[in-house]
Amino acid sequence: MAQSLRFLSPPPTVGIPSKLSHSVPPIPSLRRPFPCPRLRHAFSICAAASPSPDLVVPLGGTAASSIDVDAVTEAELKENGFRSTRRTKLVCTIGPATCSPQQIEALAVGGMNVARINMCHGTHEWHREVIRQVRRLNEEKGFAVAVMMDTEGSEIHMGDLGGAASAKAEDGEIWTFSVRAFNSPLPERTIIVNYDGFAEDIRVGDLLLVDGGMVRFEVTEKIGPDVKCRCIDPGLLLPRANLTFWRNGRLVRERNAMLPTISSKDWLDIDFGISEGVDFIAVSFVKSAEVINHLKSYIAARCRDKEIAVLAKIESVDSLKNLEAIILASDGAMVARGDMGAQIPLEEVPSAQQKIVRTCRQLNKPVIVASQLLESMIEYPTPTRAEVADVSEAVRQRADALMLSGESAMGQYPDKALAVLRSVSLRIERWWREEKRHEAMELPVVANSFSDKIIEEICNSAAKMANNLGVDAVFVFTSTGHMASLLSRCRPDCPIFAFTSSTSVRRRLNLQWGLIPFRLSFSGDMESNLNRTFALLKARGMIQSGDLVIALSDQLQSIQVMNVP
Ligand SMILES: Nc1ncnc2c1ncn2[C@@H]1O[C@H](COP(=O)(O)OP(=O)(O)OP(=O)(O)O)[C@@H](O)[C@H]1O
Ligand SMILES: CC(=O)C(=O)O
Ligand SMILES: [K+]
Ligand SMILES: [Mg+2]
Repeated sequence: MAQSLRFLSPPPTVGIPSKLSHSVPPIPSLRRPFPCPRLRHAFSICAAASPSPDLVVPLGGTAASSIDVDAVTEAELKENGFRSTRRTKLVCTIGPATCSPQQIEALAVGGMNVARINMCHGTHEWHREVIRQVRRLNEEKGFAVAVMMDTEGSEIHMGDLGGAASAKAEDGEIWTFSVRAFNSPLPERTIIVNYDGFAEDIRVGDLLLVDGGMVRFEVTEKIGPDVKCRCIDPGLLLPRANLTFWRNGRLVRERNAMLPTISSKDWLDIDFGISEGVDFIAVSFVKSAEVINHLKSYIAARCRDKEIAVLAKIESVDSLKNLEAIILASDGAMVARGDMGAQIPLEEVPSAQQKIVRTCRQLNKPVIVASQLLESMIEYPTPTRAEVADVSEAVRQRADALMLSGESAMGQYPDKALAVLRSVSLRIERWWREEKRHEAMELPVVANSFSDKIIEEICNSAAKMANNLGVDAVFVFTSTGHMASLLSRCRPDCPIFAFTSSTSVRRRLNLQWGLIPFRLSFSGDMESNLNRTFALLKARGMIQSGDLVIALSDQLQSIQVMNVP
């Protein structure tokens, strides 16, 4: 049977799609067994993977092309068979190192599912150009990369270093932190602080931590708007780095704790994001569920035709206190470990991560693990062993997505860093399959109505059946994407093909674990939907006769098990 042949055919030699492996840096434990000939072969397939005309869906195309799937996924499916497609999604922050069309395309080919822009940096013109490049690539080359806008928030941070990319603070040096408006160039060893109350709130003897302790200063003197500090832990200062101050071993939260989560500048950025049609808005330093509800109703009133998902960044003490309520109100969350590590003791960050990932999964919200996953790759082409272990742990927790920050925004090896995330994800996921590690997590009911409860039960049962029967894929026909996300929550052993008629739902589903979103128009007649889908996918070499599939529909509330004819 074709189906059993697929099971028996050897898995890809290592857990990375070989067509992309030419750019994978050498992680010893993952190094493929026969580098040279395979790599050359791999490279030629990569050329096909960078979208060739047959992968690009022509407008008003033929029947065989009237289904849209991301070109990179399609190439992976064809090459490896769909059981080994990557389940963990990848988010890349776009910055000076990755903002050209070629660089963005390289990330898309490398498996970027979501492009993040951080409103802490850059102008609207810069961000607009990035968003449009991503959209253009999607249209012209068949990618489905979503765009996430990350707000600045009103925490205390440094200014932009007068244009310098970074500055080195050495042990014992005296630096001035000031709320004054300087004309550039800035005086030597001077840092502008964005929060007007800074010089009044801070005291002599306080510790001033840059980026949660990457660099530390002790306050030695206050002179009006200027605060003189001695560097006690040297390091690199980056533009707009976060600042916190500590007194007697505790984080000091003075009047800045009263600053709004969404500042007036953030609202302007949000309006910009809405007008540019971003797919996600990630809200920094969320303190409570109210702010999420507020933003969601603002978005709903402004864009009735399209939806923008709101993600809560969990990075403050308050967000950890109100975790469940915040996650319930949001469409997803981010474990923003960078600032979180500046607000709670570092040794508490891993357990907070685990708790957030679990809570999101239980409440059926996608979750991203972010910050410093591969920090050393900002400068070096290979990760540390500890970084690989950290990435593996996030994958093992079955987080929906992993994120690159500085590694892709301003690092020297953005493509290599992305390749490491990809290869480590694939390796762990293959290990699950080999060891038959089904994930059995207690999943509470999230439905609010009886009809939602039926959908939820169908998804739970389908995922269990998929594991027990060893099916090749679950197909879900969903208009809103909700049924697809409920299936993803179960983390079944096989990929989930999610068919939706909306391009924006399809892009948003791209953040969720194990989902391969397709755009396809379909009817209420499952029989004809399935026949058409099978024909379309077979014509593109993405499935074969005999493949065992479970098919679900949210319209019909149905579940079917069948072999592809
Ligand atoms: N659009 C941009 N323009 C210039 N530099 C950028 C841009 N985006 C990111 N960077 C650089 O990359 C570094 C890391 O980026 P990132 O935006 O992910 O910071 P972060 O501290 O993780 O996020 P956040 O500010 O939300 O806490 C920044 O410190 C900055 O130097
Ligand atoms: C991503 C982010 O905002 C942080 O880690 O702080
Ligand atoms: K931000
Ligand atoms: Mg942050």
